Amino acid sequence: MGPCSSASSLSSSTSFTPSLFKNETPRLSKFFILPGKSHSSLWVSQVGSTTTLARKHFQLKSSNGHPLDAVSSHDGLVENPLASKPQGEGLFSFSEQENVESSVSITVVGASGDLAKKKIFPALFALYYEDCLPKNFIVFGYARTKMNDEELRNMISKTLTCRIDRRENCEDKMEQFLQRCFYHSGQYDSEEHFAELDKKMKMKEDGKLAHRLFYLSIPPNIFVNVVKCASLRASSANGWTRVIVEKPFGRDSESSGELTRCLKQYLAEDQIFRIDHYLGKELVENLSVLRFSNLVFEPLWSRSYIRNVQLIFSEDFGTEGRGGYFDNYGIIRDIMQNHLLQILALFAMETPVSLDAEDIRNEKVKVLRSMRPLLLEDVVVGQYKGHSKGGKLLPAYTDDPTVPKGSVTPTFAAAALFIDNARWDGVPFLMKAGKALYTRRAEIRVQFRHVPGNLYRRNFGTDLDKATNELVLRVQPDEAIYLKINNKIPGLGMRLDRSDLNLLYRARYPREIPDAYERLLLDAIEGERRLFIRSDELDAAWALFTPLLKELEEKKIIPELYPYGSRGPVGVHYLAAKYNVRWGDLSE
Ligand SMILES: NC(=O)C1=CN([C@@H]2O[C@H](COP(=O)(O)OP(=O)(O)OC[C@H]3O[C@@H](n4cnc5c(N)ncnc54)[C@H](OP(=O)(O)O)[C@@H]3O)[C@@H](O)[C@H]2O)C=CC1
Ligand SMILES: O=C1O[C@H](COP(=O)(O)O)[C@@H](O)[C@H](O)[C@H]1O
Repeated sequence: MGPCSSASSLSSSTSFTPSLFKNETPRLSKFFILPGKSHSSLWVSQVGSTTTLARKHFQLKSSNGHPLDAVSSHDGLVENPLASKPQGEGLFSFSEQENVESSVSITVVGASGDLAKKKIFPALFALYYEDCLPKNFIVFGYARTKMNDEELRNMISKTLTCRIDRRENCEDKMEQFLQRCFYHSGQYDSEEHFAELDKKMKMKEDGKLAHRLFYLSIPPNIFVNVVKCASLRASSANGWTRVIVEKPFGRDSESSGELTRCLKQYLAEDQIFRIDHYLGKELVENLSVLRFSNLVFEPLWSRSYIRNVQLIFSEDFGTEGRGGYFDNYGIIRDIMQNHLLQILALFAMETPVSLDAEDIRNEKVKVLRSMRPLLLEDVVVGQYKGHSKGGKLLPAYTDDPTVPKGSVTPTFAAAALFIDNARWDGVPFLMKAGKALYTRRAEIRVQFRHVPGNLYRRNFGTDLDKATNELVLRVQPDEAIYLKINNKIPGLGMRLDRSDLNLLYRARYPREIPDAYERLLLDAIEGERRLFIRSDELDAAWALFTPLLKELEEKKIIPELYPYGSRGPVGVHYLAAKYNVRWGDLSE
């Protein structure tokens, strides 16, 4: 496994202890699983120089040997035997046997759409450009739009860019990549059309051990149709079949549970990769490294030293034509219930047993299940209104032609959340997320408590809040981690100053940071599940937000209007003040 893979720097993604190899630390060994009946399979393995053919009943185990559902209530779903074909669910990354060559096909369903063009195809090309894709990869686009291979390639080529730090001829690499891209037009609910796709895939797979990844880049309401057709008529016959499912996963607890139940008619949990691309962001990945690999942080990471935590998402543009999706979901479902809550879970969780996916996800579930459901009194919602700025008229949310007139869907929300456990009891976690604000930014801000009996309190005047330490992880733009400290100004006097201990990524690492989608696509291909959402995590996340979302809709809460390009509704400051918090981003 090359430098591209996260798994190469982590212990094996999920330890797998068939009795045959009880002590065998599963390296990324050369073997593959032949499909068999549920939970038992013929598999051929080559460990070292010995090739062993064994029929084993095996069960996924986390690295500490406990069953995977150690902390999460088992969803009790009866999985369809068809769905539970062993899928090499990250047990090992597949790599070629000496005598068996494999291929990986990545099918982008909804290939004509915004996310496919903006993120997925560019990420696949970037992985290819960095030599991170398997040798025999094939990309298929699938959507209703009529296109041929050339038209797909032409569409894709418009959004591809090359890493600036590589010397290779970008055009050649781009052409090589595009020649691996093919298109099939079909309906999302047509088994026949997926059977046609399967035929095309088989031709390109050319008899190899064929692994298949389907990326559902389509509106959530057609996920199940596609999963049914793909699972029944375009699953791999001899390798793994995995499905990446985009957010939002449902609209509330009920619809999310229903979606999972429907998907599990055709797929096993280990075939479902629920993507939240914020988990692939560099600074979000670094959060755990910062906390768990540095002695200085872990002792401070609790209510004893931390006054509040702020999770901030801000965009300086509006919905811009995505109202058809956005108006049905709103900012809380679009950003808070997933991206910001995932960051909160990673920030607040206990130390996992290991870096194995299930150990990490177990800890995230535990902290999410320790949280209090959100109350309406601890939430502010807003919606951007038209505003003229610098002679330019900025539109209101409802000016967007794809937004229903009179919509009360929030484009901004702020909330105070609490974790009722020993580590965080009483610490306010303040989230705010908004579109059409004054800046584009995503960051985590940790405000520490005051210094008891501060010797230098006279130097700071009356507002000692300004003297407290603040740790900021700037997820984007311009990735950085900085710690605000107090220091003496050089000279003969004793004047104090505020300075930043600053790790600025572009200065420290002058190379382009991979896009989140690159990391996550690579992990899905390798079966590394650490950065994907498990069904019980999803259940816990919706349990937190569903009561609030229902109350907002039942009471038809009118969002407070805020000017496009402003700092959001005034109510956001009152919410912070209620918990004696000042938003850190406002002073920068
Ligand atoms: N765009 C983004 O920035 C992000 C998107 N997502 C998620 O990714 C998924 C795809 O998003 P995005 O690409 O923006 O979506 P689009 O609205 O662009 O839809 C993708 C494709 O799906 C087909 N489609 C659209 N609406 C319908 C419909 N009502 N019925 C059947 N087919 C339809 C169209 O293809 P055709 O007509 O050719 O079949 C379209 O090109 C969604 O689940 C979204 O929530 C997640 C994060 C960010
Ligand atoms: O999931 C989503 O994320 C994007 C923002 O992603 P980013 O990586 O550009 O920060 C957001 O614009 C979109 O509304 C939402 O669906």
